[in-house]
Amino acid sequence: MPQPREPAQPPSTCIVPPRSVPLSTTCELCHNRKPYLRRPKTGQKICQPCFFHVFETEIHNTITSRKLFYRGERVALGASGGKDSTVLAYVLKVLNERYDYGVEFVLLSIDEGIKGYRDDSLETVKRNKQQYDMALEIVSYKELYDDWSMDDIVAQIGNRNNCTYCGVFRRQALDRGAQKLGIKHVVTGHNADDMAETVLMNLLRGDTARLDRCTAIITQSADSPVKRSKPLKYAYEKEIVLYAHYKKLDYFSTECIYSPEAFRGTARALIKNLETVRPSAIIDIIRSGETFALERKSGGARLKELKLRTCERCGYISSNRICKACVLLEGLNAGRAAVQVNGAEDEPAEGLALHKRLEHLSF
Ligand SMILES: Nc1ncnc2c1ncn2[C@@H]1O[C@H](COP(=O)(O)OP(=O)(O)OP(=O)(O)O)[C@@H](O)[C@H]1O
Repeated sequence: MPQPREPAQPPSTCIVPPRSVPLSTTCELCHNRKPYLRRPKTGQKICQPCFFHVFETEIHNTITSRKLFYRGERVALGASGGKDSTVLAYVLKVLNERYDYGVEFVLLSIDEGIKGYRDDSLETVKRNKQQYDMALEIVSYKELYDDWSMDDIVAQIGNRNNCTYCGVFRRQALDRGAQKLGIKHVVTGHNADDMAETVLMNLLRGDTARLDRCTAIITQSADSPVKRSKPLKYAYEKEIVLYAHYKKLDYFSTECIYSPEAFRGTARALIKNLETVRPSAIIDIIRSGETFALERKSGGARLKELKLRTCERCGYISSNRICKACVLLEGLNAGRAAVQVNGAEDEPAEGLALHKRLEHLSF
C-alpha cells in the first residue's frame, strides 16, 4: 500500500503523553516493548504496534459479531476526506485483506458545494482513491437539487437551519449515489463520540422513539432502499485521531465553515467533559442507549406500517407523497423566485411557513 503523506502538524486532540510522564516499563498488552501512549479508551499504557492491533481488532470484532458484510458484497464508503471516514477506508482495506472479507469497497463522496471546505476535502478523497486503490464516485447537490449548492442555500436562508437542509440532502444524495453504483449498503465514519452525543441529545429532548433506535449499528429508514452501517460505532474519536496521526494518513482536518447545530455542539462539549473525568463514559452512554427497554409506542409501529412509494416531484423513493428533499427545495425555489421578482434580499413570504414545516419533518 503506498505511504500516505505526513500531516502538516499533530492533531489538536492528540493525547500522546509528554516524555516526562513516567510510563510503566513494558506495554500492558504485550509485556515486551516499551509503552508509547496511554490508551484513551481504557487508560492502558501500551506500545504503538499493540495500539494499532487492538484498534483494528476491535473494529474487526464489531464487523464480524454484527455480521456487517457478506462475501461478494459491494459496499459504498461515505468519504468526506475527514479523519473518521479516512480511517474507516484505511482500516477496512487492511481488514478486508487481512481477514479476506471478500468485500469490494467504493468511495462515495457528496459534494455539498461549500467553497474553501468541501472542494479541498474532495481533493483529499481523490488522493485516498489512489492510496487505497478504491473506485470513487462523486455526486453533487447541484446536480441533484435544482442547481442549489450549500453556499447558495446559506446565501438565501442564512446560517439558521442550514444543517437541516444539508442533513436531508446528504442522506438522500448518499442513497442516490449508492443506487447509481448499484450498491445497497453505505458505511459511514460515525464514531463512539457521535453515537454518545446522539443518545444524549435524544435523552435531553425526551425523544424516546429515536432514543430507542439511535444506537442501532445497521439502519434502514422506511424511505430508503439502501441500508447504513457504522463500523466505527465503538471507536473513540481520540483513538481515531491518534491512529490517523501515527499511521500518517492523508486526511482533511478543517471543520465545516457553516455553524454547527447548537444543540449537538452543547452535547459534544458535555461528552468531552465527561470523558475527561471518566473515559468509559462514552461507551457507557452507548451501552445505556442500547439497553434501554422502551415501551414501543406509535413511533416504532409507524415505521413498519409506512409504505414505500415514489416522490411525485423527483420520482425518488419516499414514504410521503413528496420527499423531504423536495419539500425543502420547494421553499428554496419559492425564495429564489421571490428574490428574482422583487429584486429584494428579504426573507420570502414562504419563509415562515417553511420553518414551520421544517419543525414537523422528522430527521
Ligand atoms: N460529503 C460527504 N460525502 C460522503 N460521506 C460523508 C460526507 N459528509 C459526511 N459523510 C459521512 O458521514 C460521516 C459522519 O459525518 P460528519 O459530518 O458527522 O463528519 P465527521 O464526524 O467529521 O466525519 P469525517 O471525519 O469522516 O468527516 C462521515 O464519517 C462520512 O462517512
